[in-house]
Amino acid sequence: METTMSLPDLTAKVVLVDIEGTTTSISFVHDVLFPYAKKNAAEYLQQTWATDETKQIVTDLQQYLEFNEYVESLESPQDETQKLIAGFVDYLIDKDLKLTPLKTLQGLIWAKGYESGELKGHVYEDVVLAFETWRKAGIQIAVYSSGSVAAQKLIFQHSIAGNLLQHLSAHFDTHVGHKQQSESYTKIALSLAVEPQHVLFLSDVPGEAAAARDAGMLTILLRRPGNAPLTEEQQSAFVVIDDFSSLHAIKLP
Ligand SMILES: CSCCC(=O)C(=O)COP(=O)(O)O
Ligand SMILES: [Mg+2]
Repeated sequence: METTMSLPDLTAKVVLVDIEGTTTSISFVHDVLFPYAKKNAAEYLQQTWATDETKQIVTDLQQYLEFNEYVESLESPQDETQKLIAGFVDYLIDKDLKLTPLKTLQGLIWAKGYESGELKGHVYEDVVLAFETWRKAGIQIAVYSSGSVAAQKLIFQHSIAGNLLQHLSAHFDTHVGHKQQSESYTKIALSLAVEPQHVLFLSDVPGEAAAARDAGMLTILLRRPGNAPLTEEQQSAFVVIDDFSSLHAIKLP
């Protein structure tokens, strides 16, 4: 579907940003954050095994069909639950399955890395100026990511460009729903108390943009280095930009 929206005519009350592949490089998530979580998961589980938070994550993880698939895939049964869950976490990270309890656990593990200074959140240079420009224009900025709300706040609080949290007014993760379901975007617009047509959603994933569009939101795809290539059809169905610099002219409706 040919998109008629021209960038200079863009108006929005809220810009809703995805993280991986949009504000932040895919390589930072896959080559830094995920390996960090894998390396530290077993120790984190061992240290916090008796806490209610970890007990809830362990209970929730075992509800998924993927848990049964993982157990059945093991050559020799693992009878120690703690080691079984640690192995399942590795399995899920390797497959990049964005299960909500996994994302909660990853956020808790990353918190220690950010607090120690070992982790610094990647954001593209153009993101900071765009955030400042939109905020000066009275436009709110919200985040919708598969990463937990806690992980979202950490990546922006401890970013390589300093603390960017002051620009962000709301955070949504998969507790609101799956990112490729239009109902999730309807719920986000309701939560923001903004009409969907006054929300501009920026993402790297066409399926997410399609779901947001079905919910009535404006959508633009980001083509960042390392992002999955877009098909001709996807490029004709959505406005595609390489960075946020072409979005400085956004105005309130
Ligand atoms: C919040 S930083 C970690 C992001 C993450 O875990 C992830 O799976 C990224 O998914 P997104 O929906 O932001 O593309
Ligand atoms: Mg993404």
